[in-house]
Amino acid sequence: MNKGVSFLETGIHNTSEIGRLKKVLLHRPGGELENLMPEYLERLLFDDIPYLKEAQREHDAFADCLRQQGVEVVYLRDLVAESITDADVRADLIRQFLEESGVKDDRLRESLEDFLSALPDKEMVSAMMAGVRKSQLRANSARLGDYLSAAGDDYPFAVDPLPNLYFTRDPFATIGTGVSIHKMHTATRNRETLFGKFIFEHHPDYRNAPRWYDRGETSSLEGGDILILSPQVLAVGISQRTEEDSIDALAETVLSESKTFRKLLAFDIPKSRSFMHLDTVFTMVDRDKFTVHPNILQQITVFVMELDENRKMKIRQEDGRLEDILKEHLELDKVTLIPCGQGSEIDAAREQWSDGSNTLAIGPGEVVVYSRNYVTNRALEEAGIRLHTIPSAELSRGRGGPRCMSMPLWREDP
Ligand SMILES: NC(=O)NCCC[C@H](N)C(=O)O
Repeated sequence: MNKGVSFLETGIHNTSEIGRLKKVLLHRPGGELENLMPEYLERLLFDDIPYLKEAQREHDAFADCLRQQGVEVVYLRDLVAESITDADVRADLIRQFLEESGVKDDRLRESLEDFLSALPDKEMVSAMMAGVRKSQLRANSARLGDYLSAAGDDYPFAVDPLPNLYFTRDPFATIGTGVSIHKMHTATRNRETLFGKFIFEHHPDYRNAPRWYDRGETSSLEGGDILILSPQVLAVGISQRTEEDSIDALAETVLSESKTFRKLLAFDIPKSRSFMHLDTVFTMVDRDKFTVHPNILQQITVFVMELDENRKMKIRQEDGRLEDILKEHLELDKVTLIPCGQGSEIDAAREQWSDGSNTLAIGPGEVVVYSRNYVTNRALEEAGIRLHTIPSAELSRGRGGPRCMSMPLWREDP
């Protein structure tokens, strides 16, 4: 494949987990983290409230670390703002955002429209991401304030925050030269994918990207479950967040329409919060090395999906050890699994909870990891992996690591 041409055509080139990373999408956490309240944490998929200033400092360290390694960093807010190519697109974004935010009352909707419309593009996108407190609208209009007080509803938000946005891995995923835009497992994260829809419909650099999956589908698919093992082989987790039907649909399109992918390995993993996505228990760190949470090794079942000569999907279950299955399908001589927690049951559980198995490869054998997972990090180093360590006290409270916090837009071929 001609890399230069494909990049110019769709803005996306991502054919592996480990090819040299050239361009990546991040979201710097913002006001949405200051709209977390203890009573709504569970619904908003958080276990604690990060200290925003420190979380931003850590996130800036992550972005700087990537830049120092030659990676171009772009931010979600900027891409969404750059997708607002005219007044109609802007009006459409506001309308769909409020509709999907469940704003039904006409007066409230009009007031929110006025509030958002008065802001410049980037500030408007930030306000959508942060959520809107009713107190902000009251400050804008005394009459609306009277109306909100009379309505007798003491829920403090006119629009809920989107605190999980800094996990850019999940709402959409680049695969080859195309993108899958997701239907998320929870309502809390589903509005995030609206930003993806606008980027891939309107952004001058990305609007030509082929679409492998769409947010209008009926079953859920999340990016943390999608791993690109090689230009030919995709792995997708059947998890708490991703349903089998979505994998069937994704396999149909990617295997029949993409230029390189020939096989999809579906990894059935336990359905639980701590193992919410495949990449919370398993990531690729080199051509032939993976880090894995040891507790799930006995509980993974792998299914191989391929199109036969009549373009009909064939699915078969694989038996045997994970390393042997990977060795066969990636056509390698040997595969090494590096256990999270270096063999200790306690260290493995603690570090996996803070995303010890969630590494972001920036090149073969070179990964970004959280500093707090020092036992797993030692195991990676002993296996010959080069580490770039980033601070992690606050970011890890959202239950995602360096891979969850990044969406590659362009990688060199592995
Ligand atoms: N790929 C990932 O595992 N992303 C982490 C997402 C964490 C977020 N709080 C969530 O529950 O969706």
